[in-house]
Amino acid sequence: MEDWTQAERIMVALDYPNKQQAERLLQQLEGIPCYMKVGMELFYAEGPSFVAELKKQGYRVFLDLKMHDIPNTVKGGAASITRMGVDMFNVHAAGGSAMMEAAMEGVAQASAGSNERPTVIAVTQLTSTSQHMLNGEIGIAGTVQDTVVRYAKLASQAGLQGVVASPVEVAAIKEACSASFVTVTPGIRPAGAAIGDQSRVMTPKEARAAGTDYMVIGRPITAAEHPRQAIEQIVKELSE
Ligand SMILES: O=c1ccn([C@@H]2O[C@H](COP(=O)(O)O)[C@@H](O)[C@H]2O)c(=O)[nH]1
Repeated sequence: MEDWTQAERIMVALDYPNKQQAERLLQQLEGIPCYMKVGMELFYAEGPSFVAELKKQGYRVFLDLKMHDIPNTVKGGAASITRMGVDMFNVHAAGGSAMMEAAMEGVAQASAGSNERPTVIAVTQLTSTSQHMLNGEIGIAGTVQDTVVRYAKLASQAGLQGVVASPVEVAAIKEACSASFVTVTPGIRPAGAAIGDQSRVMTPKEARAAGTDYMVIGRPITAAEHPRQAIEQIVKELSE
């Protein structure tokens, strides 16, 4: 495999209980220019030092902790995350405008005097949420797409640079916010892959055609017998 350009839009979800398992995957994916996503499982086990290790190895890092708390607490959390030197992190749009604005204040405070600032994005509706769950169980009326677009607009107005959503909603988000508003999309499943707990899914090719900026891919790579071959296959399809 020679041309890894398309790997730059892939964020590999390092959902592991410890750094030894994550490091094993990093060895297998050596030289591939993908983003690495660190979520709750790995971060709560290994903390900032593992993030520092990824940065030292030259990876772009998305810290996926989905903050959702009162504005003052999120401001402090955002400042601490900014000091870690990650490239991207997220908060829940459901926390509202004041909370998202507080996150941006935390970033500004912690990065004062520096040119480097993380991209801050908001989670809209989790990609595991179906239309039935949203209306019947959670009790929010309307379509999933309506609520996703509403949250995206709120995030954009609060000064955030993008959102996490399903690739299914990307076109509507770009239309409502702007073409440059960043879309980070989990719910990516290559043809024939197990869907698992995801609800709103697309294949990598479909997601690219829909205009997604970054595809978050976990188990289709990490649970594959040969992770390097799995990502290689995805990149090949995206390069066609
Ligand atoms: O709405 C969301 C927000 C975050 N995620 C995260 O993305 C990955 C997806 O992993 P897969 O194994 O490819 O399903 C995982 O880390 C989630 O925490 C999401 O799926 N949906």
